[in-house]
Amino acid sequence: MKKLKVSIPGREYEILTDGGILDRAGEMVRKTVRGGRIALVTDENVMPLYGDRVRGALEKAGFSVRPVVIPAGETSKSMAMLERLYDEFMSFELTRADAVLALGGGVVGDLAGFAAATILRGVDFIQVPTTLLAQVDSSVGGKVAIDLKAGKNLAGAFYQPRLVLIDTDCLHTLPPRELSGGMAEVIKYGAIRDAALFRRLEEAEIREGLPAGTEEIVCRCCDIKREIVERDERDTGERMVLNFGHTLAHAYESAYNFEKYTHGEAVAAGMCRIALLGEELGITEPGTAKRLRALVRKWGLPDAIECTPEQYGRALRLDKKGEGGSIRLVALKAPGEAVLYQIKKEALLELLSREVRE
Ligand SMILES: NC(=O)c1ccc[n+]([C@@H]2O[C@H](COP(=O)([O-])OP(=O)(O)OC[C@H]3O[C@@H](n4cnc5c(N)ncnc54)[C@H](O)[C@@H]3O)[C@@H](O)[C@H]2O)c1
Ligand SMILES: O=C(O)C(=O)C[C@@H](O)[C@H](O)[C@H](O)COP(=O)(O)O
Ligand SMILES: [Zn+2]
Repeated sequence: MKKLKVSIPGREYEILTDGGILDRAGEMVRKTVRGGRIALVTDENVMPLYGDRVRGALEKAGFSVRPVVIPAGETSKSMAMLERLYDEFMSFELTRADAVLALGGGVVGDLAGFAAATILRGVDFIQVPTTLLAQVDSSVGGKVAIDLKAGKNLAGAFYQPRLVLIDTDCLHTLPPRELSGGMAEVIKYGAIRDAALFRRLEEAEIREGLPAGTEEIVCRCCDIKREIVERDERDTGERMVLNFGHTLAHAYESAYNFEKYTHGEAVAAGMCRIALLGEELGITEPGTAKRLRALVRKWGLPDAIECTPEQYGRALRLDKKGEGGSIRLVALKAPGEAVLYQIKKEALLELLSREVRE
């Protein structure tokens, strides 16, 4: 079992990674939760695959468990689903000694985490991520949120989990498209912080949608995120590099109603567009965009998505890295090194509206 410790003063927690760890969820959770009840939030695809196993493990450790099963997909990150969770938690008579456990992908984690952060002004929260994307990214670092009509992730909190349990065996049931989506965030980690990881992904053989040494790669991504979040939990500076490609990704996701592209696909295209733009601005080492494009294509991800200037403009206005008329653009210096670049939103929009030259 691999163990990482996230050290945020007063809210330290462990990330435990192991194949088959789901069956030991009860004993692990028992060490962190005082109370006797666990609201197990999951989705309709994950429940039949892993719900009973996790429920059984928790019950064996003496917990009373209430499964709350939501529809799969981004539309569940909504105010209506949040209200449903509150109702379920209250009818289960959850108290502050009890906990909410998210079993699923980033949608389940973001929604359940926000519900845990706000019900009774905060109850303990445990992440058990079952998608690659959630294992390498969304289960760590405490960003929890729902989407509003106005856009993506607009109501949320920074609310760290008390424990993260990563069972890499869950990846065996993940559809190929979801594996690719997770790989987009893995590529992001290489691109922003780890040139060796970036090269390793370039050279890796793909077996069943994954690179060799997946568990090690999952842990490396969590460790990169851990280090960044420990230094800037509240996203005021350094943490923004984790948002590489995301301003555009959020534009692409909402331009197609969150239906056509997964988050990971949108991130892949967003990163490629920003790498090209970085080269145009003279920030990014020439050739970087080409390498990034080859890498996302290798993992079956799109390197570009059509979007109108209006849709880009809207995303720039809503982006949390914006301040007045300016925004912090996350660009690459070279593969492995991200920089923040302050730019006027109008100037960025003008650059994005130009035809792409490869
Ligand atoms: N909080 C953060 O830091 C953060 C980081 C990255 C992404 N996100 C958010 O995460 C969301 C995307 O997460 P996602 O890609 O995990 O999507 P998701 O949660 O929608 O899961 C993708 C699909 O896989 C299914 N699934 C999950 N685990 C499975 C398994 N083991 N086997 C078979 N099917 C399985 C789900 O039911 C769903 O249909 C987006 O809303 C994004 O904004 C948040
Ligand atoms: O943890 C972070 O910080 C990230 O930016 C990780 C992103 O991969 C993730 O998609 C996050 O939800 C984006 O958040 P937002 O602040 O742009 O809403
Ligand atoms: Zn993301």
